[in-house]
Amino acid sequence: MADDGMLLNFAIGDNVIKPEAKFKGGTWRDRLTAKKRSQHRPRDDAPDGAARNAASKNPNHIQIPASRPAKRQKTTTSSEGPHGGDAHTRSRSAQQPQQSQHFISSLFTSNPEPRNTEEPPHTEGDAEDAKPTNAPLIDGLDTFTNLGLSPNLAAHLLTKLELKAPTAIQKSSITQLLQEESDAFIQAETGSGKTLAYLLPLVQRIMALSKATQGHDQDNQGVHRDSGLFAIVLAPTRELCKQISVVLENLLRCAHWLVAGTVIGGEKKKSEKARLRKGLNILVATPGRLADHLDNTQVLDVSNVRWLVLDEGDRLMDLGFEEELQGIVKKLDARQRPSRIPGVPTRRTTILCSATLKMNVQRLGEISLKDAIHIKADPADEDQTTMKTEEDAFRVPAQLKQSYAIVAAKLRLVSLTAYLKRTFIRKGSVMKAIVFMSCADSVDFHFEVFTSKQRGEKEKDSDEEEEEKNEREKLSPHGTIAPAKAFSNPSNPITLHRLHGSLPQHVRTATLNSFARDSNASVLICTDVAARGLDLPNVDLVIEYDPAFSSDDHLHRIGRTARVGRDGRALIFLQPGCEEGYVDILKRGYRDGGKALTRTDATEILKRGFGSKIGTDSKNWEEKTTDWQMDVERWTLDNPEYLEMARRAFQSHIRAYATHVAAERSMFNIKELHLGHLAKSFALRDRPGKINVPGLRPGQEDTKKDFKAERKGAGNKRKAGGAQGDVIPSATNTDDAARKMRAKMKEHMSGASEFNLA
Ligand SMILES: Nc1ncnc2c1ncn2[C@@H]1O[C@H](COP(=O)(O)OP(=O)(O)OP(=O)(O)O)[C@@H](O)[C@H]1O
Repeated sequence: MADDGMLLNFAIGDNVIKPEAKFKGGTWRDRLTAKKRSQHRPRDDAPDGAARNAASKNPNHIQIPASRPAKRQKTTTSSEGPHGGDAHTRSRSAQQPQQSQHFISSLFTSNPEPRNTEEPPHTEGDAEDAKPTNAPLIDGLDTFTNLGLSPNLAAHLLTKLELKAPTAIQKSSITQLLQEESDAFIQAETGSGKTLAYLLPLVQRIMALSKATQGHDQDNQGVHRDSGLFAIVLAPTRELCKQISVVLENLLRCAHWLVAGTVIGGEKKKSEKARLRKGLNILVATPGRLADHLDNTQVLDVSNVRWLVLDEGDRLMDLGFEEELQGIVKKLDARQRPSRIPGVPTRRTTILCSATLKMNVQRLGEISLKDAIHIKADPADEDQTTMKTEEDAFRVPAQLKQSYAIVAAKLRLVSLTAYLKRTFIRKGSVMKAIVFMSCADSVDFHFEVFTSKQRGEKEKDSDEEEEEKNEREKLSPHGTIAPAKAFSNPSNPITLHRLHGSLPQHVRTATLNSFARDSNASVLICTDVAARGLDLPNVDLVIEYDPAFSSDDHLHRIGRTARVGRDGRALIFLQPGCEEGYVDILKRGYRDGGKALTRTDATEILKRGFGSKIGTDSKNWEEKTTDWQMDVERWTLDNPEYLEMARRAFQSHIRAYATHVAAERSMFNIKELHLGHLAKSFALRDRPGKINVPGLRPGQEDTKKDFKAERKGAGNKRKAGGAQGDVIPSATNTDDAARKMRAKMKEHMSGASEFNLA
């Protein structure tokens, strides 16, 4: 590929005088823009003033004076080859690293090698097939009726919800909770059906309160919506509450005299109060909102509450709900009264539910449980009873095939693109994939990269552009859904969705619903807002483009696939160096030491993604990879809006990187990040020190507070968007900066703005 006029990174030598810059390659628009700029002519399409001003202040602004050659890019060699800095030479230099044409900014040079070369890379599919550990028990011996559920409820499960047999955790918990009144801690892998594991016994017990449960005569029911609130289910996020509420509604279709409802915020308190006044038997709530109603809503009578469920216990604690939960438990204790309804137990049963057994879950247990029994999927599971450390306290579903790829910083964007291209090369092989990123800005930037006009796509006239814009708006009025042009192919068009906590609640709900219901191949690109508890059907693949902030989050992320016995794959991107230490953590999730964990060769990803012989294109995979990268870099440089998105994404990514939990920070050491190389994966050609975010995310009051607090905390008086020190932790005070940023990021990522907690 010949680079166009934007040769700022790959300039010709200082000693070569070029009277006039030649503009080759790229689209006609790229060439025209570069030519105009070289002649100091304003862009025709730039709105007067603003855009030009922005461009002139922009360190990426391309200035190619006709009389002066562009600035020479640093190279590792003194001799200049006949092809100068064109992409062809760059990829050739990658093929022949011992030869002279090494450009620092080339994709394929100066990349660090993986430290651990002993472990041979595998091709996918090499991983051993293991028996699913979270599947329904299909031995025929275990049915819902055998476990003690009423025939009415069991029949409803079979005929209406198509659930034939319980999973192991459901078997254990239903048996236990139907027979005994004691508190319980339910711990099981992701996707093992924990929601029904606590809802089924709870609903059965409440159904049994009714004198004429089997009578099907509504007038004759002993219990109805005004009989009192018997159970409260608490979950950390609105999304989770809604999901639990849907499962509950489905169950209650066989007990229509019982009524469930939610108080989760995101609507007027008046509407929630009205709902409470009408009468509910089971309430699903976020802790913040429930605490509020307990203090301020008189119609909320909790004197009959006999079941309290704390779902996603570790997350409830992570998000700092300890105080609220303590208050809720105290108030429920204080307000409990003997019930006039026969059969209502005298004491309250509290059930704590979690996929992990961390210290904070144990702390929550201390606050809320009395003499609790530990309910596990397999009571004889020695592994779980012998857990000694927090790190041992989680398990991955055994059938989940995980792999990791050691990808150099510069090659991250092209590798992700290549992996998605090759994943969706054939229709039907993968239907749904989730890509996790560290922050909202990165999600937004990558969404634009993957959905914008692609290389080789013909220029559109204004009518066509308008039509395409309308199509896109029709597909997604909120701009969170669009065709994924970067990795679709004519026989397999992919839809891309984006999701993060900075989007309004209704947009998040609409986007998630669309992804869940999409019957065609689709990809969700998101932050950890989608990591916990969300039950998205048929997710075949999870990609952790940015590793999670803690191994627990990692477990929940990959737990979005391989659910209830289904197959699933997960790939994590790690950078060469200290990040490779994370492989040991990945292995720890398996009972067998990690036979289902394999290494995917990073070069192979690129070869397979960019190497296919589509059309008449005869270039090799390195050239195609370089072309693709250069094209995205040009696209970013050409559009002030996208350039700012890229910079925000880069900066936020680095801030997020500093927030890995302390125990894992030695593997995610910000001092080891090569910021210049990393910038390339955000399609930026700036030096890292030049990358500043001019302003804040619009409408994010929390973020503004974060910035202010952070500046104050750091004793730094510069404005946000000022110098590098504001936004990128310096090498000297990394630990301190990491600590502060982690606290702030946690607040931002996990707190109100990310999860929109009530
Ligand atoms: N017995 C069963 N048979 C078949 N499918 C089931 C069964 N029980 C639950 N499911 C389905 O399994 C999926 C996962 O359930 P659920 O969300 O409760 O899992 P989980 O263990 O809470 O997962 P996570 O830890 O990720 O929150 C749901 O779609 C649910 O309908």
